[in-house]
Amino acid sequence: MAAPVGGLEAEEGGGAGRRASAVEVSAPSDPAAPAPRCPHGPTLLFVKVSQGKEEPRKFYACSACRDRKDCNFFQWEDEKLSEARLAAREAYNQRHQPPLSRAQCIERYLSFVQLPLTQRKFCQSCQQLLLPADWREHSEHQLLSDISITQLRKPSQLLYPLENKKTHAQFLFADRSCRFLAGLLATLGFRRVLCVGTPRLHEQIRLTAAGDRSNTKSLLLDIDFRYSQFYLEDSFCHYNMFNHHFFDGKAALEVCRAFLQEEEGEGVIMVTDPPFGGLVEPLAITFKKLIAMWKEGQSQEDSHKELPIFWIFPYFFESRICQFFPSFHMLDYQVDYDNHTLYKHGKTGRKQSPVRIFTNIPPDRITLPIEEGYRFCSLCQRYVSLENQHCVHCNSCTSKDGRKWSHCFLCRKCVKPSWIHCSTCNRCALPDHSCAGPKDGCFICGALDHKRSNCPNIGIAKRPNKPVCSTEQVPRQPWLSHTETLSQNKERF
Ligand SMILES: C[S@@+](CC[C@H](N)C(=O)[O-])C[C@H]1O[C@@H](n2cnc3c(N)ncnc32)[C@H](O)[C@@H]1O
Ligand SMILES: [Zn+2]
Ligand SMILES: [Zn+2]
Ligand SMILES: [Zn+2]
Ligand SMILES: [Zn+2]
Ligand SMILES: [Zn+2]
Ligand SMILES: [Zn+2]
Repeated sequence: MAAPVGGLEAEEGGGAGRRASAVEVSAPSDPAAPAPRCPHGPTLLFVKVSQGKEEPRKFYACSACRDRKDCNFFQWEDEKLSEARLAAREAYNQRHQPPLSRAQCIERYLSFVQLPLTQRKFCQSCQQLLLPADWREHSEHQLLSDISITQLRKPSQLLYPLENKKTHAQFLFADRSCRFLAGLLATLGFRRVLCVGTPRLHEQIRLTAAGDRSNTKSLLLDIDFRYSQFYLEDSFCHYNMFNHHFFDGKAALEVCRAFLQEEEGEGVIMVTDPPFGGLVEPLAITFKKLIAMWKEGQSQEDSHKELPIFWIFPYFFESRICQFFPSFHMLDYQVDYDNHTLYKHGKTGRKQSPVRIFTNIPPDRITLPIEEGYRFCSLCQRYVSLENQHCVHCNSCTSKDGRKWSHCFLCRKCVKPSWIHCSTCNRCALPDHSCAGPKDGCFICGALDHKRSNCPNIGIAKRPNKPVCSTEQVPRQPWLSHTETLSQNKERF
């Protein structure tokens, strides 16, 4: 049966999405069957659901790359591959692994730091630290010379961000947000930080620890292999967060396990900032695996404890994230990025960053900076944005996007300032919304109050998969429709 929706995630908030179909992550028909692998580890099973259409065929596609150009893996769930094709795929996967092993990277790094300053070069064209033996090969390339130890400690400044929205979406924290996060982690007393897709935070924690000798440790897990040039084995693992895949196998997994289980799991937090187009469900499955790894190292009397987590993601994923992690709250803090033109500090109204921190740490333990426009609400017992006013009817500071929301007595809740109550739809919506019908409701019965996955008629609509049919169209890369949904959503807030 199809698992709860993935591709519909960005539809939170009762908006006026105009999608006709969405891609969901799906559970395999045979749970024992291992997923085929692409160069990025086990693939995920997807299903494209369309309004009014029968259950379509499921297919495997890359978990990490949302653009066919980056990884074009595709296989129908019920497709049988010949031995020859399987062998060719295996060879292809091998060929598409990083050119250097983790051990080779470390050896190169140790040689590099031994070089005198004048011999420390970085090739900007290849995004690679060069040893003297490499110079000739890169002589025509754009080179940076005299790479200092300070530069080596800030690889996110040396490397260009991989902004390719559909795969890496490498949006780096603005200095202000990065310092706030690192400061908050220190104030909360964490001594180890598992950074999942947060290279700049990793860097900041290590810089601060080197400065104040606090001994706070950080381990970065990221799919961006370029970072492996700058860190020893105990501080970086090449990792895919959509399928919990360690590219360097068991040895890397053990590094992560040891990090989580040190001091019987005390004093550690996981911080993650996944690419925004990413599906919540595979991420949640991965994070639960990391939580389980941490739990294995706990003593019996601590078994009720939760691994502290900061999950940084846009606010409109709140209900989706809380569905998987009911103990999470969304903080009002707006996370800003350096290289994201849209989301920068100082912007107002709809231009404010939609990115927030979701956490299982009680909000009353988290102080947000007053000088950046946050205040403490004594009724809610948490810090909120200045414009987020306490609604006496909802008994809560209700704004999600930092603007002042207004209470609708007909909907009995606070709504965005730009929304008005529509008597046709019997709910608040944007003034230019279409009252025409079930466009953004359930794909099966059309009702507006639930999505396809929660439809009482879901069993009736399901049919067994159809046999292979050569005329059946191969769906586009699964993530694409989701990304589109996300960008529609971006337009709306
Ligand atoms: C939105 S950026 C977050 C960066 C963070 N704001 C920082 O400045 O430290 C997403 C990060 O996740 C990484 N990433 C993207 N896809 C990934 C995947 N499948 N597995 C692991 N990391 C991934 C990117 O390389 C990037 O570092
Ligand atoms: Zn792949
Ligand atoms: Zn080069
Ligand atoms: Zn309040
Ligand atoms: Zn209200
Ligand atoms: Zn209303
Ligand atoms: Zn209407």
